[in-house]
Amino acid sequence: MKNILSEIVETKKVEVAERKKLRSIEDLNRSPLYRCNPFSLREFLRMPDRTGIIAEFKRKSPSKGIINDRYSVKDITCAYSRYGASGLSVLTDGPYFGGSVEDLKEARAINRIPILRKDFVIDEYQIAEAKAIGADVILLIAECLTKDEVAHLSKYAEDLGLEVLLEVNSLPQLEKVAPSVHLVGVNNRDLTTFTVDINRSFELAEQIPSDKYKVAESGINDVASIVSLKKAGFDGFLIGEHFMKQENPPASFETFANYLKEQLKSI
Ligand SMILES: O=C(O)c1ccccc1NCC(=O)[C@H](O)[C@H](O)COP(=O)(O)O
Repeated sequence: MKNILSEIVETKKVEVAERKKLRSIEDLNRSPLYRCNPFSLREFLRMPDRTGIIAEFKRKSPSKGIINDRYSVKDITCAYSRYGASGLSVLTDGPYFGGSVEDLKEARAINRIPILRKDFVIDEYQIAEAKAIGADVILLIAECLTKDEVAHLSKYAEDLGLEVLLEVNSLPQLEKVAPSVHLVGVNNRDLTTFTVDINRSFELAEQIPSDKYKVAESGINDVASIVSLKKAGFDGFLIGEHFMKQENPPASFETFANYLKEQLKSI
C-alpha cells in the first residue's frame, strides 16, 4: 500500500484515537439514531423506479482539489433522492475530502433512502459512529485492510444491522470478500496515478461472487456506460464528481436520471 491511501490511513488512525477520547462507544450506543432500522441499499438498488445510482456528495478530493463548495448537503442530496438515486454516499472524511459527520447527519435528517458512510474505516469505533449518525451502509477498502480485518469489521457492522460495501481494485483483493460483505465495489480509479479506467469494472465483474451485489465506482460520467455496466451484471453505480462539478448539480442529476430510466426500460 504505497499511495495516497497509506497517507490517509495514517491520518485516520490519529483522528479515530482523538474521536474516541471525545465520545465513548457506549455513548454512541445511546444515540436516538442508533435504534433506527437501517434502509437496505440492496433493496433500493433493485427497485424498478430507481436508477441504481449511488450519488455522492463530494466537495473536494485528493485527485481534483475543490470540486464544489457552493452547494449545501440539503440541496444536492434532496435532488438526488427525489430524481431516483438508489442511495446516497456522503463523505465524512475532513482533511482529504472536506466532509464531516455533520454532513451525513444533515443528509439523514431529510432523506429516506440508504446512506453510505464514505470514509476510510479501520476501527470498530467508526462503524458504531456510522450507526449513531444515521448511516445504513459502511465502506471497507480491501487495499488498506487484511482479510481478517475485513471479516471482523464486516461482521461487526452486520451485527449492527448495517450493510457492507467492500471496495476492491484487483483480482487478488477479491479473496478478502467475507460472508458479512453484502456488496462488492470495483474502484475504477488507480489511487497511485489517479487515472480512471472503467474497464477495470468489466474485467472483474465475472469474478465477483454471485451472491454479492456488484457496484461500479468512480469515473462514471455517461448513461451509455451505466447501460453497459448493467448488462455486465452491475447493480449499482457510485458517481461523485460528474454531478458535483456541474454548474447546477440538482438539474444535471435530474436530466441524467430521466434519460437513464428511459434507457433502462429497454434492457
Ligand atoms: O477521488 C479521489 O481522488 C480519491 C482519492 C483517494 C482515495 C479515494 C478517492 N475517491 C473516493 C471514491 O471512491 C470516489 O469518491 C467515488 O468512487 C466516486 O468517484 P467519482 O465519480 O470519480 O467522483
